[in-house]
Amino acid sequence: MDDLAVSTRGLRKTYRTRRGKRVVAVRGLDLDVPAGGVHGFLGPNGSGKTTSIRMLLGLIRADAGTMTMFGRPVPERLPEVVSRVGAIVESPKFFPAFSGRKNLELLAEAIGAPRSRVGEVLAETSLGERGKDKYRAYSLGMKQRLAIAATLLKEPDLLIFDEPTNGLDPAGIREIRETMRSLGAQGRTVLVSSHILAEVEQVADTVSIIGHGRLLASGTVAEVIGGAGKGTVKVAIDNHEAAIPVLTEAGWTVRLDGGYLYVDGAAHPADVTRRLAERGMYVAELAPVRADLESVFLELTAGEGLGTDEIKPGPRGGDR
Ligand SMILES: Nc1ncnc2c1ncn2[C@@H]1O[C@H](COP(=O)(O)OP(=O)(O)OP(=O)(O)O)[C@@H](O)[C@H]1O
Repeated sequence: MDDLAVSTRGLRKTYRTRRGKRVVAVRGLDLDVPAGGVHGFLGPNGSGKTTSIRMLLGLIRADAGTMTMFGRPVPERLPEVVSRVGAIVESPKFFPAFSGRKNLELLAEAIGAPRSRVGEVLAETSLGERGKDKYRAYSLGMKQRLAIAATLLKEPDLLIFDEPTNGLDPAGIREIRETMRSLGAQGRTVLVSSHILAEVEQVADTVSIIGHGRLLASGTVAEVIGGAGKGTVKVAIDNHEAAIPVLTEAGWTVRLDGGYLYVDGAAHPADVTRRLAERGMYVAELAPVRADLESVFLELTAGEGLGTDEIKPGPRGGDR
């Protein structure tokens, strides 16, 4: 189907490390990326994001499963769609002594893109005037934006960025985020992987959350956040000891943190106030807690015993 830019079913990859240990990096991944807009591909370090992206791009072979890009099975029919796809998986090589513009002009020539595209892509990535400066004088954020500009030369419909903000300062992160947002708004599909959920939350139209090589949740940011962590209410009250049993009797879960009670499970915040008031206890402060992707992620992975702390990057090598 062409309304999906990317789709995978049962995708699987096992690495064998130099010491002969088997590492299942991707275990039956079902991923759907709608065409148009920014899709956040989220998961902690080592959850299989890079491996999945490399399989999609035909850089490594899957052990099992199927993948499509714009409805075409890949890697079999990758040549038909490759011109519609731009990706940054590793830092691309540019000539340090040449300007950003010169580097892009050389690339445009190499791939047969019109020279006029160079000015356009510099503008699209807000490099504009700085295109005249030497590459070696660029900040990390500018280098990363030049890499994005290079992928834009051939006007791809799908852009795949693997952790594009790694190592950038807050200003650099903001610039990349704005670039992604404007690319998505132009109707392109941006598939961006990240382990920093808060970063993607602000630009993604839809997200997929993976843990240990498997899909844990997907949908719009609102759907994913709404589905987990729903109905938590933060309560400030003088007498914690007396309030806790009253709230647990109502069937809610209560936890004390930083002087506040966090009450899970109440359908409406007002139910919490009412229940306490009935027992002559009055809240000093009450606020619904909006779950962010970070807490959603922890909630989703907790059941799997795969919290972020438990996943440590394994030994690397082999075919990487
Ligand atoms: N070439 C390789 N040989 C052996 N194991 C590997 C290789 N590449 C990745 N792995 C392991 O596979 C698992 C998934 O790694 P992958 O890089 O795909 O995850 P990721 O979500 O992209 O994480 P990161 O953000 O750290 O790159 C990890 O346990 C990793 O150590």
